[in-house]
Amino acid sequence: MPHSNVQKVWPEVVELTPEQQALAALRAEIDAIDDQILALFEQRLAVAATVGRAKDAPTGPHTKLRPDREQTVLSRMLSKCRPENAEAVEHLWREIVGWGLARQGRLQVQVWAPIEPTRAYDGARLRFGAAADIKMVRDPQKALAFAAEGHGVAVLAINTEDAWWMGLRREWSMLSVFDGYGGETPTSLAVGKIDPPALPKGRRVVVTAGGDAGDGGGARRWGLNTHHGWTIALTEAELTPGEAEGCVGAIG
Ligand SMILES: C=C(O[C@@H]1C=C(C(=O)O)C=C[C@H]1O)C(=O)O
Repeated sequence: MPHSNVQKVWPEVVELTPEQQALAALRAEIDAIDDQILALFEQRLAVAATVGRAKDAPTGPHTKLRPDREQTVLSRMLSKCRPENAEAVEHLWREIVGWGLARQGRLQVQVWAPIEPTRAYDGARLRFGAAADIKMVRDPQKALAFAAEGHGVAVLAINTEDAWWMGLRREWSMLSVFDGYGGETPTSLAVGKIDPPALPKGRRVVVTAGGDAGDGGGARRWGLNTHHGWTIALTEAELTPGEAEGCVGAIG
């Protein structure tokens, strides 16, 4: 009987070794899990898009980004996961939330960090995920103007000579600090047109005249930078962002 080429190359019965069978079964299990993750992820994206429509119109006063809600989503997942998975869960949920936000409009991020640009850029990428459109820029004032017009957010270095942060008390009072990057003592801050009640829970950011004297009452305080007698600091004092004098935001 004549044999076709196909039959010669692929014998009819392929004997799998027990190891190959076990591997194939595990991969089938992963495929089934992936199908479930995909269905749930797409369902979540659709809900996020609907949430976006329930917020301000695109021309509304604040960006769609809600740091307080993102903090709640993340800490809920971190409190439920196994400790050994915490790092993976945190990064994955930053991505998930980043794509949820992108369904309401892609987030534009302008990063200005002349001293440690890659550190600030990496901080922004980890925070906002692959969904964000992140650009390095040369002028912090232009990045602040961009954020103030509601086009996106700015990530600006504070370990520099440029005391852009003084403007948060004056011309940029519509902007709030909502995150910090670079470690326990941040070297760059994220700033945006964030609804003050939607700022994260945690340390407040204050810009005050007259050095780094502290708030009294024993609240812990970390000075970040000082310029011509003005200081930007983090404090554990219970100040209300947008209401307390000098409180220009909060970071988690
Ligand atoms: C879905 C929302 O919008 C954005 C996306 C979020 C998410 O995907 O979980 C959370 C907060 C917002 O930045 C929301 O505000 O609930």
